Parts: sequence; C-alpha cells; structure tokens
Amino acid sequence: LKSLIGKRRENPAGLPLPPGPPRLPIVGNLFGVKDLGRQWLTYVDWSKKYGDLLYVEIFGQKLLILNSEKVAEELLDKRSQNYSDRPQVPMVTLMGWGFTMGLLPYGPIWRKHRKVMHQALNLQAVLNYRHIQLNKVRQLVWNILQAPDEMEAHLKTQVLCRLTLVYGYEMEPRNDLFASIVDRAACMLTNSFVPGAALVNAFPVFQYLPEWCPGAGFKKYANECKKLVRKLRDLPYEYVQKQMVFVHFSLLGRELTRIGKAEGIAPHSMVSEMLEHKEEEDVIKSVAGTVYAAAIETSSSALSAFVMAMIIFPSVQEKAQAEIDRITGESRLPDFSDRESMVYMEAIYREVLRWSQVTPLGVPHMTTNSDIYNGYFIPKDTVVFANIWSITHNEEKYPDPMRFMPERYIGADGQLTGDLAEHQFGFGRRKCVGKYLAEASVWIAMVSILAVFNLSKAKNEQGRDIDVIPEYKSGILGHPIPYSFSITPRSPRTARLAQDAESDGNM
Ligand code: HEM
Repeated sequence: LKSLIGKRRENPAGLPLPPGPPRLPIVGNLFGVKDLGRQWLTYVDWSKKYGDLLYVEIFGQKLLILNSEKVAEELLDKRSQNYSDRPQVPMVTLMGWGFTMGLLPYGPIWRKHRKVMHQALNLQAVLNYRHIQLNKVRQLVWNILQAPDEMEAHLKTQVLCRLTLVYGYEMEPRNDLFASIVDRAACMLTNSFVPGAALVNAFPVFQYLPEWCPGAGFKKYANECKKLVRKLRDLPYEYVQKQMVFVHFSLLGRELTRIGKAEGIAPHSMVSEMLEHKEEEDVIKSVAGTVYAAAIETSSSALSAFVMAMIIFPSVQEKAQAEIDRITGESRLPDFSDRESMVYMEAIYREVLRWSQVTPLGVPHMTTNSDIYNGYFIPKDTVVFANIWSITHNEEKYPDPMRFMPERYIGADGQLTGDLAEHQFGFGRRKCVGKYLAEASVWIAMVSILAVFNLSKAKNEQGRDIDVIPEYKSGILGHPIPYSFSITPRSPRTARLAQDAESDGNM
C-alpha cells in the first residue's frame, strides 16, 4: 500500500509509462533481448513496433531507450539538468574504476573533474598537444612500414602514446611497464562482463561474498584489476611529480619552470599543467586516469573501423589518396594545416564516426527526478540509453546505411554539409569531453596512413581475395573482430616519406 501511495504521489495523473514489449515477472524483458552483447539491434526491432521512446525493464531496473535523434536531443540535450546522472555499476567500483569521471554520479565531484578536464581538452587547449600527436603519428607510419603485420598493435600503441600527452612520459618501444599496466586495466574494464558480474550488478549485496565462495570468481577478477588501477593512478603521477620537483629545485620557481619547459627540461603535459594550477592530488590522478579509461578503446576502435572501410570500399581509398597527393604535392606527409583543404578526407572522418560502432549504446545516463514527456511518465532513477547505432543507421537520414559513403557529407556545391556526425560522442552535459583530442588524433592517423600505404584484402592460397565482413566484438565498445588484410607502401616514394618520418617522429 505504501509503495502504491508513493507511486501515486510521484505520478499523480496516473500517466502511462512509455510503450514497450510485455514484461515477465522479476526478469522483465531479459529474455526478449535476442543478443545481450548486441542489445541495440533488438531495440531497433522493438522501436518499429513501439516507437522511438521505448520502455524496458530488466530485473526491476527501469530502462528507457531513445531510438531517434529527435527524442535523444529533446531529453538528453534540452532537459539535461534531469538526464545527466549515471547509474552506478557495482562491478566497476569493485574493480577500482569508480573514480572515472565518465561514471561519476552527477554532482559536485563530477562537476569539478569535468571542469578540470574541459580546461585541459577544450578546442583551444588541445592545440598545445598537436606537435605530440604529429610526432606520434609519424612514429606510427614508420612502425607500420617496419612491421605491417602488427597493424592492430601499432594502432593501440598510437593511442597508448597518450602517456606522453598526459604525463610527458615517453614509452619504451616494447614492453613498457606503464603502458602494459594501462592496457591491461583498460581491457579488464571493457571485458568486465565476466561470469558473476551480472549477478553483482543486479544484486549489489553479492559484492560482500568472500573471494573463495563458489560463484564469486568475479571478486578475484575485480581485485586483480583494482591492484592494476591503483598502480595506473599512482606510478605515472609520481613520475611527473619527480620531474617537476627536479625542475622546481633546479630552477627555483614557477616562472623559471616555464623557461625550463621551453628548454625541454620539463615536458609539457596535462598533469604538469594541473600540478602548476595546484589542483588536488586526487583530482589530478582521477582526471589523468580517466583519459585512459575513456580514450584507449574508443579511438583505436574508430581507427580499426577506418582501416576496414578502406579495404571494403577501395574506390573511397583511391579518391582520398588523390586528394592527399593534390594537397601535399606528393612531396611530404600531411599535417594539421592541411585539414581545411581536404574536404573528402573530412567527409571520410565523419563517415567513419557514423559507420563504426565505437559505443553503439553510448554511456548510460540516469534521471534525477521523474519527468513527463509526450504524455508518458518517466520515473526517477530510470537508466536512459541513446541508441547511437539506431541514430547513425537511420535509413531516412543515411540511405543504405551499411554502405561507407563519405559523399553523404558533401553537398551539390562540393562543400561539406552541416552534418558533423557528432552523435557518436553522445549527448547533453555528459557528452564526450575528449572529442577535440579524439578527432584530431583519428584524423591525422587516417590521413597519414592513406598518404603512405595501400590497404587491401589479403589473398588466399589460390591467390584470390579473402572477403572482409564488417563484424564487431559484442559489448559496450564495438571493436572490429580481427581479420586478414594487406598493407603495403603505395610506392618507393611514399616508403621514403615514411622512412624520413622516423627522424621526424624522434624529434
Ligand atoms: C572516437 C573516439 C571517441 C568516441 C566515439 C567517444 C564517445 C564517447 C561517448 C559516446 C561518451 C558518452 C557521452 C554521453 O554520456 O552521452 C563519451 C564520454 C566521455 N569521453 Fe569519449 N569518446 C572518444 C574519445 C575520447 C577521448 C580521446 C577521451 C579523452 C581524452 C574521451 C573522454 C571521455 C570522457 C571523460 C567521457 C565522460 C564524460 C562525462 O561523463 O561527463 N573520449 N565519449
């Protein structure tokens, strides 16, 4: 009776919940979802019957799925004050990743972290990192030239190079300690749906089970990850501190530190900048650690999807290379100053964002208070997913959506259209704060690869092309499933450009 009165108070007009498929007791719609690793596809099917605003329940958790750009913008953008919380996932906290800004509840701590991160990664601030990004991409091109078969690893290393940007730390080319810690901890987060994790997420009380208890294997996994995360937060931070102390002692004072930077004594990094601004230690460690949690798999997933698109759609690759050659005069590698002149490359970048599946369901938001939308009642604490896959594969806006077609973004006048394909970065106040950094590093990597190499299908023993089917690993982050392909220099001239890039990369 008490719960009925409570419900009535929250929803005095007795409005209906948004439409959705019928639910079973306790499990709700769990068994209706055909493939939990690719839930977005089921939601697209259901939305054809029930509409863009879809209500689902799983183990009593209320879920709202926003299947169109219009509803996502109306709720997550326009009503963002009520749609910016995050559901707390017990397994993630158990693994030590709870500090990550992207998962923090909406409140003063998130606000503080977001502000610090915005200062470091806004449109203007990211310009400071361009020389590092260019330097790293030159190393990438050289690495590919030396060991083309290790392309996936090179793309990952390229992203791990953020260690330089965040901490001013130069990785060892192989078996780097920090890089391996970061990589393992981030992988464990992405793969955190180990058996038992779903149980503890649905019933948080299970987190108190001892590690030895049958069925509590998830705790062992979580504790192992927690140790890595502690190292990930502490070790690189201590490294920067030592460098800063050295500079402060040897050059006495802040002004001189700046001179030190100019002389290359203290590498400029996000963390050194935050230390100079006297941010609190915990904030610095959390913000720096967040860059990894949020950045590693996302950017490398977009780059892997780009490689796959170039192989499946070779005419796009040829057109892009013709544009690059026209702008660079075939005598140098492209750089950031070329971006505005390369309309087709820009269209490719946008199409990569649309066509890839970096985060098909985004990162879940949660309502702070109940709400009414189009006559439907949306309860407090409802978890809200923007179905980014559905939005970026909307046939009305993007005809033949599975086709990789950069021309979608070029108008009849030959200029870029106003569609920036930004929905892959999410919505509202929780929209991706690393967007500017991500877009610069993805763009420069794509254009540099195409300037030097041809990407094509691998051949089988009979010399025939091995077809590539765009398939992604299932999960919250969509990474292409590994497949064979070939990457070779376009000509001796471009191979020379890549060779020369090594000396640029070691600048
Ligand atoms: C292609 C690359 C990337 C894609 C597609 C991407 C996508 C996203 C998406 C969909 C969200 C959730 C937005 C929402 O809640 O509506 C997000 C959040 C976030 N992203 Fe990215 N991201 C990328 C790269 C990066 C990079 C490089 C960084 C850091 C340098 C970063 C940092 C973050 C952070 C910190 C959040 C959490 C924001 C918050 O909760 O307030 N992302 N990203």
